[in-house]
Amino acid sequence: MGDAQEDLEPRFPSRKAQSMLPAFSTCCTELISSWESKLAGSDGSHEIDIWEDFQNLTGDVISRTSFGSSFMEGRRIFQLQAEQAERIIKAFQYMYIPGYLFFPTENNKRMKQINREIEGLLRGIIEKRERAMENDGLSSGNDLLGLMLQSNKESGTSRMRMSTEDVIEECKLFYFAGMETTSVLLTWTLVVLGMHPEWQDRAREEVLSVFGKDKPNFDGLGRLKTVTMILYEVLRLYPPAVTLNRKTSRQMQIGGITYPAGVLLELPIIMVHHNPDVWGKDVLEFKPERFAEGISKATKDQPVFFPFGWGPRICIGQNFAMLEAKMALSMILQRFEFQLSPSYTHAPYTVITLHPQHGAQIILKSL
Ligand code: HEM
Repeated sequence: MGDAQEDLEPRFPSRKAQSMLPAFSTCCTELISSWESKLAGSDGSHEIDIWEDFQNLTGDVISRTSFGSSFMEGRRIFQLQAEQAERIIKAFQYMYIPGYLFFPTENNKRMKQINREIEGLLRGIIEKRERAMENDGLSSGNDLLGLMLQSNKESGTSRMRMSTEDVIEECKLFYFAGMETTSVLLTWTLVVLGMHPEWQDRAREEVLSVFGKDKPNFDGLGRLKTVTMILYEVLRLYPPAVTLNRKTSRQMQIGGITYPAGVLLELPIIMVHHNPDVWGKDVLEFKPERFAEGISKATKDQPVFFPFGWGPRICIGQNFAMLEAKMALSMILQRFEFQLSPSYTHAPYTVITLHPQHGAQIILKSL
């Protein structure tokens, strides 16, 4: 994984994320059309659970951007991984029983079966692409799989070269790392903009002044200041990844305390983001204006805002995620206004990432 990280890191700057823009826009257009058809058959407003819709959206984006033309197989893989995540959480409840994962329970058997199916599908996609690159001289393509295989080809026989198993593991990681997190960000953003219509209006005004009703483009997305402030404030209040976990590899001193090797450490991002000593008494309030002059002004140059992690293992998909979120939010604001449904209950809770426990129901209206 370390090598893969070194390999991939330079491949996700914003110019690479830019090449993913057509995939973002195709997937967002599908979502918008499905909302428009729901509204067409209604009396002008319609309740939807954005939690499910955004998971489908970000799953589609990851499928298209990971596997390009093999997008439908990719979609099946990500559906299986979603099922797997739920089953892992179920299994966690019994982890106190030693060796539980080896018991032939229905859940454990299905988890093994899912793993085999995912690996088989991924192996098929990878081999098909490698064959196309070798035999037909086709380019690796501009999707994430293509970037990895191209990078592998360029590393020749060096130790940086990833095995098929490594590539499979990377592809699986994209789902967990890239799909859940971005759908969480979009979900809390709409929830919060439903709670604060004044910020929803300000964001819409900005989007309409930059794009009108046209399809958002890369340059314009980079100029959205209010939208960026809103996304940062949502990432502060509702960081999709609530903690970072580390294990000491050797005896070391941290904050004046000496830890032996093998100690598990947890850095609670969410608690640092909610610390009144850092952010002020209004720490729990949604105030995007904190970020009006950027992150370093908002944090007074302290390392207190790190929704994408920090240091050598910082998220490699942060430009990708921010661009995807800006594209989706802009296209939604161009066409709809929304408010929270009376059936919505505010209950953020952690299932690996920060979910809305009872869904995120909003009432949608066409503009
Ligand atoms: C709002 C969206 C996202 C958030 C909040 C987020 C957050 C994070 C965080 C906190 C880490 C660091 C984990 C650690 O240090 O232990 C991380 C790592 C990672 N992220 Fe993201 N992420 C997001 C989107 C994405 C996307 C879209 C992708 C892929 C396209 C992605 C790929 C990765 C990968 C591969 C790693 C692992 C890097 C490594 O282990 O070295 N992430 N992410």
